[in-house]
Amino acid sequence: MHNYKPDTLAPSSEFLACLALIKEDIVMSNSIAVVYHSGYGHTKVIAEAVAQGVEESNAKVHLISVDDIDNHWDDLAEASAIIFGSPTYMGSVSADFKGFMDKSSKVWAEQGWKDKLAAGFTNSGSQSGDKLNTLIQMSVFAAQHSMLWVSLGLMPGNNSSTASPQDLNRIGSYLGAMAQSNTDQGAEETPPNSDKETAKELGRRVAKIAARFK
Ligand SMILES: Cc1cc2nc3c(=O)[nH]c(=O)nc-3n(C[C@H](O)[C@H](O)[C@H](O)COP(=O)(O)O)c2cc1C
Repeated sequence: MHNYKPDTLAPSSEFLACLALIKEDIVMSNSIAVVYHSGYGHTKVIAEAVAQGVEESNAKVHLISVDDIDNHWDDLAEASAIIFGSPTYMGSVSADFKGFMDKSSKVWAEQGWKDKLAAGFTNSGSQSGDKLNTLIQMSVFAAQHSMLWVSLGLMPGNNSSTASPQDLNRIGSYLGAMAQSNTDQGAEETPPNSDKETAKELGRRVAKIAARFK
C-alpha cells in the first residue's frame, strides 16, 4: 500500500500561476499577419473582422494593406501564420494583390515562409462571382512558399429550408472565407454581419491552430 498524501502532491498556487504565465506567453508569442488589398473598402471590413478574430484568441495581429507592404516584410517574417485577403476582380485576385504575390518571390527564393500557416479570404459582388478561383490562387501561392494551408473549418450555412443568409458561412465555402458585398452599397452597409462573423471565425481558427503548432 502506498503512503499517498494528496496534500503534498497537489501543485502549489505559485506553480499554477507560473504555468498560466507560460501558457499565456506561448499564446501571445504567436503573431499572425493579415495581408489584404481592398480597392473600395469592402474587403478591408472583412480583413478587420479576421484580425478581430485573431485578437480575440489572444494572439498578436498585424493588419497590413498591400499598399504598405514594403514597411512590413519583417512582420511577415516574424509571423507564425499569414492570412491572405483580396477582392475578386475579374474572377481572380486583384492586380494589387498579385503585385504583392510577385514581390514575395524574393522571400520564396529563400523559402522564408516555409512551414508557416496560411489561410485566405475573398469578397466580391456576386454570390459566386468566381470567388473560389481567388482562394485557389491563394492556396497555390501558399504552396509555392511551402506554407501549410488552413481551411475555413465551418460547415456550410444557408443551404436548407430552415437555414438563412444570417448563417455563418452563408456562401458555403471550405477553402477559405467568402464574403459578398452588394455592388450598389458602400462598405459601411455591405458585406453583411454573417460574412464578418464568418471572417472572425477564420481568424480564431488560424490563431488556435498556430498556438497548437508553437
Ligand atoms: C475591376 C473589378 C472587377 C470585378 N470583378 C468581379 C468578379 O469577377 N466577380 C464578382 O462577383 N465581382 C467582381 N467585382 C466586384 C467586386 O468584387 C466587389 O465590388 C467588391 O466588394 C470590391 O471589394 P473592395 O471594395 O474591397 O475593392 C469586380 C469589381 C471590380 C472593380
